[in-house]
Amino acid sequence: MSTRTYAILGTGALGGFYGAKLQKAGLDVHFLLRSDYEHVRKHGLVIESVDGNFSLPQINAYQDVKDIPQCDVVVVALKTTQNQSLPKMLTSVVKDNGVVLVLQNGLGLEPEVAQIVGSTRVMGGLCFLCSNKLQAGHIRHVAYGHIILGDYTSNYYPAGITPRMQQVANDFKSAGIGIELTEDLFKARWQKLVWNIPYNGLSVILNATTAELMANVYSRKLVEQLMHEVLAGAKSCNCSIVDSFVETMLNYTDKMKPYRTSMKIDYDERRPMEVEAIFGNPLRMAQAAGTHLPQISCLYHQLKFLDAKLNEGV
Ligand SMILES: NC(=O)c1ccc[n+]([C@@H]2O[C@H](COP(=O)([O-])OP(=O)(O)OC[C@H]3O[C@@H](n4cnc5c(N)ncnc54)[C@H](OP(=O)(O)O)[C@@H]3O)[C@@H](O)[C@H]2O)c1
Ligand SMILES: CC(C)(CO)[C@@H](O)C(=O)[O-]
Repeated sequence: MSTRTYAILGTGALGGFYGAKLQKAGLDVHFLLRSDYEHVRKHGLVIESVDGNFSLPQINAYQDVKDIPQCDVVVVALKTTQNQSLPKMLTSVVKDNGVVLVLQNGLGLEPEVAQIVGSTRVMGGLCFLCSNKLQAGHIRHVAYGHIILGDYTSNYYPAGITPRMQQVANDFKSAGIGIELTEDLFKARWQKLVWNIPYNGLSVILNATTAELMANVYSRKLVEQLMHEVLAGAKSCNCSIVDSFVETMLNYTDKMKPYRTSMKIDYDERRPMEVEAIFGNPLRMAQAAGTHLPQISCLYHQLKFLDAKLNEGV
């Protein structure tokens, strides 16, 4: 049994799900909560999952990160819109020889964390997960769940497969979570954006599920064009993704059950959307490399408009 200790910063749809699986497998897990703290401290977590339901009546729940003991692996599972809290959170919770594992969607998140804890203490993971928090402490996992895990070095230079990646992967595997290791986290993040940029963005702008976007010839075309533009953005940053990856992502989505993306759920629930991490950062990286991505830029500006209206409470 692994003796590594885990802190989960953000016990929501993703952090609650993976953290609960790790605890169920016998690992020592510490959960940071905000609005759900009182409920979860008293009643624990309930996980409804396509892989089997379970509950954890008691978990190590914390309201203040300073009360969490220093951990070997600190999982960042907040929405990226809350990342301004990370400088305060991370410094006290990660052991000197520990690592921060960023499981959020988007690009350019590890460099931000590296600014706080140093570039030798950061890893990233791309989560292929469909999970929602239904209410305090109650999470519904509806599909998938595997993670592509990569180590981070300054400027996303490919890190290879490191021993600590294998250790974390073994813990996750022991909890029944599928793990693939990548030598190139930067590429894995761009590849995930091939899905997140078109579907997250268009689901909000066109008020549609993934199935609706795929069924209509015009929106399907837009999805495909946006996917190719993500490939162009990646290429401008010296990251080569084969053209056939677009077809792979289209087929992947054709096979999915109709899905309301996380950005659409945030918009419908009037919560801030992860526009900067998923759109702004890749656009700025491509721009810095001299490449303009007009369709992604158009989506970005539309989403910023809607996000600002949410902020104003309109
Ligand atoms: N859900 C998925 O299936 C999925 C799949 C792939 C990737 N992702 C990515 O994973 C990340 C997390 O998404 P999610 O769906 O898990 O979001 P979520 O359900 O909103 O969970 C985030 C949790 O963080 C908590 N939180 C926020 N600020 C906090 C603070 N200062 N202190 C303590 N807790 C705090 C929130 O608590 P409150 O209730 O108080 O707001 C919430 O419970 C995002 O980047 C998302 O894109 C999610
Ligand atoms: C792409 C996805 C719907 C399933 O892999 C999920 O990972 C997400 O919302 O990013």
